[in-house]
Amino acid sequence: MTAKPAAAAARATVYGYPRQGQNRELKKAIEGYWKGRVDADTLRRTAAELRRGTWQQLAEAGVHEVPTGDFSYYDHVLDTSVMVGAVPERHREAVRTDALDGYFAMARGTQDVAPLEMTKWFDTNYHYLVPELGPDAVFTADSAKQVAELKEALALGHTPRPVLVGPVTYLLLAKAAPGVAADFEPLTLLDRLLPVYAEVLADLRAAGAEWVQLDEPALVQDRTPAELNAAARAYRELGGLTDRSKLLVASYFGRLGEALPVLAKSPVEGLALDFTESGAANLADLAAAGGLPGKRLVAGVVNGRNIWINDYEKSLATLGTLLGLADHVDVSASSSLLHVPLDAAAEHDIDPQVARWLAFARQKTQEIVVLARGLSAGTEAIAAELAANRADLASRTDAVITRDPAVRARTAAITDADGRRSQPYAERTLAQRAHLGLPLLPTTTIGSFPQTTELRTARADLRAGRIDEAGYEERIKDEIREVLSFQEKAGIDVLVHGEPERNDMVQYFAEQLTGYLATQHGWVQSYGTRYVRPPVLAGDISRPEPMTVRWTAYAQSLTERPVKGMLTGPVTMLAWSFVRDDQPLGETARQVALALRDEVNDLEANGTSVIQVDEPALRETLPLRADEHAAYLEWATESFRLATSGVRPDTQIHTHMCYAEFGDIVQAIDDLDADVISLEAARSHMQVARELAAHGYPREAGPGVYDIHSPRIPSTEEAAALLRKGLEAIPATRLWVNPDCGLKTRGWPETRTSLENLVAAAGGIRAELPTEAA
Ligand SMILES: CN1c2c(nc(N)[nH]c2=O)NC[C@@H]1CNc1ccc(C(=O)N[C@@H](CCC(=O)N[C@@H](CCC(=O)N[C@@H](CCC(=O)O)C(=O)O)C(=O)O)C(=O)O)cc1
Ligand SMILES: N[C@@H](CCS)C(=O)O
Ligand SMILES: [Zn+2]
Repeated sequence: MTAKPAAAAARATVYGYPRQGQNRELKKAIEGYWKGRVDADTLRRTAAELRRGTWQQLAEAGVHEVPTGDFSYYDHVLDTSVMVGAVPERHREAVRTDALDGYFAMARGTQDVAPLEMTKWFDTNYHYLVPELGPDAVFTADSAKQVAELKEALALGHTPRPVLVGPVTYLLLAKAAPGVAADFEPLTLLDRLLPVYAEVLADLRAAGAEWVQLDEPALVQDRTPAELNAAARAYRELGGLTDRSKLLVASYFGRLGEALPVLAKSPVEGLALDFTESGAANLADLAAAGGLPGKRLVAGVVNGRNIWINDYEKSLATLGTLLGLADHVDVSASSSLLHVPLDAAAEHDIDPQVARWLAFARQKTQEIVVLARGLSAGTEAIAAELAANRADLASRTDAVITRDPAVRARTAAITDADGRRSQPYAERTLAQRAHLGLPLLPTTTIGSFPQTTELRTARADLRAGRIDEAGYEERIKDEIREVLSFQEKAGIDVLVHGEPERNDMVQYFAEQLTGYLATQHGWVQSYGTRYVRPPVLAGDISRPEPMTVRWTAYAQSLTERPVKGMLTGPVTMLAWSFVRDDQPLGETARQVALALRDEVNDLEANGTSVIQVDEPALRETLPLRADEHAAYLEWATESFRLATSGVRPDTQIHTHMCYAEFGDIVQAIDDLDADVISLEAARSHMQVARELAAHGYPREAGPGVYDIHSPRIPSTEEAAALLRKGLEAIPATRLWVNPDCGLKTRGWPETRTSLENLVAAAGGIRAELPTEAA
């Protein structure tokens, strides 16, 4: 394989970079500001210093054009709302009084004013703040942040490329503002929004931007002809402006499909496309569309969302083909590097054999630079890097960790029967009723109780050697006793141990499974100042010993009431980790499912009659394109059943989901064959209960009656009103009473009162029910 030198040198670039700093300095500064410990000037200086460090790192690595404007104090979609003046009425006063505090009020709410809604950024684990728009929306341009960051980078001697959320994606991500008819389509505001983008583009040009990037990831989803027309109109209009920089329209997270010819024909100067596995079809589609004559193509060949080293030969082959399809080809990651941790070199505890397969943002940047050099100067110019890359890749294929014969033999022997309970739901529900003896409208919680500072300190003390394992265990047991005692006093029917021993629900299990690696510093922004350290599914997965049994059994030993075992399901274990890219996802899911199956069976053997297997990520992992849904849902539901079908008919399997709308996957939820499901529902006033009913969902369900994302305490009447709504959709014999999700982010005072009110509401409604309902 050789790549011919490109006509003009290919350049290396990135669309965005992790914002937090090596030691999460940004989190600390912002949270310090919220607590009044850091003043606004210090926060601004910290942020500027982080940006300076990022650009310097990129430039030193050999990146030609650095992104600006991708930095954010909270979220880049919120920044876009500020840029176009889409500040909800309820936040305007706060923004007028103090722009920074008003910005944070939109993000987090205040005592009196609700924040913007937050939801998943496409199929990533990053969350953005949903723009609220209505038919009366008036947009006004505020380019201050974008211009300031551009000037900052110019003053430091860089070649900056401002990055903006594109107008079509911005409107497609928006929702009807409160009080506006839910079927209002924000995209109808496009003609009003484009002049504001035109103003921002003029300001950026005046400030010295040669190129501006407009991100349109929404165009890699299935789009209607009207939406595609809107995209065509948007880029005809923006492209037709004279007072602007050159425009690079960036797509990522998949193939552009029908949107590719639309953008290719538009009068913009450049397109950025995903050429990793998720966007592989872009290559043939681009050729079919006649390429991009006269345009710049930025080729996303380095995966921006996983942490594996690139396959240089494969990327160079793609890049070589692309040379014939565009006027100029540059090299980049397939998406912003926001979704990967900063620096693999900071990980000192990872087996060196595995470490050589890892590339975080810093290493990916180096890969992009090497590939650009290879494309420009020919493969001889990167011969040493190619040889090292080949050796690293080969060491992975042959490694013991990636091929555990026992695990492989076990997955190969899976039969259909392993994924089926021994009795159908209708029969086993009777056995469970007899076995558990629960009242109508049984009350429960979702698993976690407040993760107090004391608990986090205990974990930090253990890590630092200030306490030993035994001392840590004692602290966890103290907490379990407190959680159990509270639940008994409050009158909850199915208890939990409270998950005090878990730092993060996925990381906790990953740390105990062979084949999974945890990182020390691999933080990735989840939302605002909240970060996760996604573990790495590096090899074949097995469970050396039980993971939760001792805590659940300890909790059960303290009470006569059933204590619910608590596990994270296979789909979520994959969704919130970095997955293997050397085998199908379904295969990895089956391995994780078998490890969980052993845990489920061990819990049952140790006296646990109710076991919850959480799958909050089931909906978010749904592929962005509808034609890929069926294949995903098949392995996803199969792996859940594999994990949960090894138990007796009278053992009750629960599942739990949150953070998404589930109306379009009710069939898949049914296919899980769980006995009980708890779902987030309080904010949407039980919408999901109606959706389950509309589908004829036959099982028990607990639509949440307590919104745990807010410190607000629901009154007994409020919880009762939600329950009554629930009862309109789900009969009393199948309705459970629970919060929306776990309580780990809540404080104890509000948790106590809220749960007492929830139990009182259930009791009140139970008393109102006709006796035959029982
Ligand atoms: C439900 N959600 C989850 C998602 N993904 C997951 N993997 N897990 C989830 O629960 N995706 C969707 C949502 C996202 N929601 C959240 C909610 C809250 C957080 C959050 O609070 N993150 C914390 C970090 C949590 C954690 O791991 N804590 C550790 C402590 C780690 C730490 O900060 N150590 C410090 C030292 C601390 C000390 O000395 O006290 C250090 O190493 O420097 C623990 O509990 O032990 C955050 O701080 O951002 C994230 C996603
Ligand atoms: N059992 C977990 C589910 C979170 S989605 C908890 O309660 O925190
Ligand atoms: Zn949840």
